[in-house]
Amino acid sequence: MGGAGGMPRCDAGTTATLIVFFLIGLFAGGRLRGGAVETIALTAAVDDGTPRAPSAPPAAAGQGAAGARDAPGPVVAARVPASVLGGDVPIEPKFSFVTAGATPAPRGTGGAGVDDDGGAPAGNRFAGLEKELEVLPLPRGVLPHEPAPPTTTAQVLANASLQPVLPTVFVPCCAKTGTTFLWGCTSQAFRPNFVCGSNKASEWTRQHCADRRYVLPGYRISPSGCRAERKEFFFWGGGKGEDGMHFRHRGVRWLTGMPTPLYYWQRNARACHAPSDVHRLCYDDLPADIAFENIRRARNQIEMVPADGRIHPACRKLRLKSRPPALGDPPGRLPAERIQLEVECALPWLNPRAYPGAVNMDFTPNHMSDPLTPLRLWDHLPRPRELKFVVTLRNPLKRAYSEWSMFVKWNWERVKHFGQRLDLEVAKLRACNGTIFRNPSLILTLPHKAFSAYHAKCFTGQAMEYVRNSMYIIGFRNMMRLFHADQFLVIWTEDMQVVSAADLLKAFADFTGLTFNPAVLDDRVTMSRCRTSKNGRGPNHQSFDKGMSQRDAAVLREIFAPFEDMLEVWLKHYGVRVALKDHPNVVARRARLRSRQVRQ
Ligand SMILES: Nc1ncnc2c1ncn2[C@@H]1O[C@H](COP(=O)(O)OS(=O)(=O)O)[C@@H](OP(=O)(O)O)[C@H]1O
Repeated sequence: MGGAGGMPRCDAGTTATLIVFFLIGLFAGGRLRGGAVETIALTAAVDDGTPRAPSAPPAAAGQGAAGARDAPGPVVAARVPASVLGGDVPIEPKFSFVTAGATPAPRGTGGAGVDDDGGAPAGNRFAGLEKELEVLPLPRGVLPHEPAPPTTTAQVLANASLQPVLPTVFVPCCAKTGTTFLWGCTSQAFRPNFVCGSNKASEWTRQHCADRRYVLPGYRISPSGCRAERKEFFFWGGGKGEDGMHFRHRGVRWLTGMPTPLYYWQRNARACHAPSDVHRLCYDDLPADIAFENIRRARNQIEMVPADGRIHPACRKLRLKSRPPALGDPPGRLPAERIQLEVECALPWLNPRAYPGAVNMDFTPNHMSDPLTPLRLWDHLPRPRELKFVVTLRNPLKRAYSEWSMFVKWNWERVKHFGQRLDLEVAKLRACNGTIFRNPSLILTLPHKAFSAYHAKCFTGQAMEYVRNSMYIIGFRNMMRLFHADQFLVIWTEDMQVVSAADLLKAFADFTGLTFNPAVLDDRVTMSRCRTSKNGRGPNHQSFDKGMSQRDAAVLREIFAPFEDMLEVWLKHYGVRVALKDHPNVVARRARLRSRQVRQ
C-alpha cells in the first residue's frame, strides 16, 4: 500500500489535520452538494424493509429493493438508547441477535496462539441464527437522487473515438493481505500477449482476440522518466496525503491520464522516456475529439477543464532544489534548480468497439473500509452492476500487526509499541460508541441509517486504523448496500499460500471473466510473480519478526471474535463466494487448524 501506489507520506500532525478536514468536508459536502452523506440518508430513507433470501435473484442495478416482498422472518425487537450514536439520530433497530448464553466455540483466531492461520472460524457464537438475517433488508441499487444523463465519465465520452479503460475489477480490501502479491501475479498473467497470443497491440482487437479479456494496467511515470504499473489509484477513497482523502478532488482526468500509444503495453516496450516525451504528454496531449468540456457537468463536478498551455492534471511538476556547492563548481554560482515532470496516473485509452477485451484493475486496499467509497464507485462508474470485487482477507490479528509494523518502518507511526497503540485505538473506538462496542452484534442488526451514521462517525477507512480495518464485516455491510453478493469473491490470504499459481489464477479468472491461458504457467517472469513463499513472507513483508506479545494477541482475539463470527454468518447467508474453499490443500489446512484448536 502506498509504496506501490505512491501515496504521499505525511506525519501524524498532518494526519490529524486531514482527519478534521475530512470530517468537516463530510458535513459540508453532504449539506452543500447533496453529496454522499446525504445519499446515505436518502438510501436509508427508502429502506423499505424488504427481506431478501440468499437464493433470491438479485434485483437489477437501479431498480432498488422494491422487488417481491417476502413475509418477514422472526423478529426480535430491541430498543437501543439514543446514546448508541452519540447523538439524537432516531434508532429503531427492528431485529437483534440473541447472543446471551451463546458459548463461543473454538475459532479461527481465538485461543490458538499468536501464529494461528486465518480463514473461516471453526465455531461461531451466532451459528444457527442466520435466519435472523433474512429480515435484514439490503436496499441495493437505490439512489433516488440519480440525475438525468450524462452522469458518468464513460457516458459522456461515449462519442469519442478514444476512451480510457476505467477499472472494473477491484481488490478493495484489505491492506496487508497479500494484495501486492496478487497484483504482481494477476497483472502479469492476464496480459494480452498471453490472452491474445500476440505481443502486437494491433492484434488485441475483437477481430484477432475475439471476446477474450485481458488486463492493461494503469501506469505512472516517475520523475526519472520510467513507466511503472500503478496498482492503487486511491481515487475514490481510502487514501490520505496532500490532496486530502483521495485523488478524486483532482478530477477524473487525474485518473485517466492522457491518451498514450497502446504499444506502451506491449511486452518489452521501452519503459523509460526522455524528458521531452514526458513534457509532450503533460502539455500537448489533448486530442480535439474528446469532449472534456462536457464532463464538467458530470455528477459531483469531479472534472477539471483542460486549458491551453496548462499542465495536464495527471502530471506533477517537481522542483528539484539546487544542491549545495560542490568542488569544481564555477565560483560564485550555485547549480540551477531543475524542474522535472512526473505522470502520477494514466490508464490505457482505446476504441472500446475495436478492443472490447481490455480490462483495468484497481487494487486500492482501503476502499472497503472507507464509508463513502462504495457510493462514489456506484456514482462514478458507468455500469456498477458489472464491477467485480475480489476481497482478500487475512487473520485479522496478523493483518493489524503487519500494518502497524509497516507504518513504524515508514516512520508514519509514532507509537512504537504495538500494545500501546492498540490500547489507544480500542479506547477511541469505545469512546466513539460504547453501546456498540459492548454489543457488536448491533453492527448487523441496526437499520441502515443508523449503521451508516455509526460507520461514518467511528471509521474513516484510512490507513493506520489497525484494529478497525480488520473488522471486515463493517466494510461488507457497507458495500453490499449497493453491490450484490455475486459481485464479491473472498480469497483468504492463508489459502493463497497453499494453492498452486494455476489454481489461484483459475479462481481469479472464473470470477472476473478474465481469460486464463495455461501457457502462462511456462513463463518464467509470470511464475516468479505468482509463486507464493512457503514461509509466509511474501512481497511487501513488513511484520517484525519477533511478533506480537501474548497479551496483545489475547486482547485482539477477544475484540475480533464477534466480528469474525458475524462475517461468517454474513458470507454464508448472502452466499458470497469464498474462493478455493474446496481445494484439497485448503481443506487440509483448515482441518489442521481445527485439530490444533481442539488440542488446546
Ligand atoms: N502469497 C502470499 N501469501 C501470503 N501472504 C503474503 C503473500 N504475499 C504477501 N504476503 C504477505 O502480505 C503482507 C503484505 O500485504 P500487501 O501486499 O497487501 O501489503 S500492502 O497493503 O500493499 O502494503 C505481508 O505480510 P507481513 O509479512 O506479515 O508483513 C506479506 O508477507
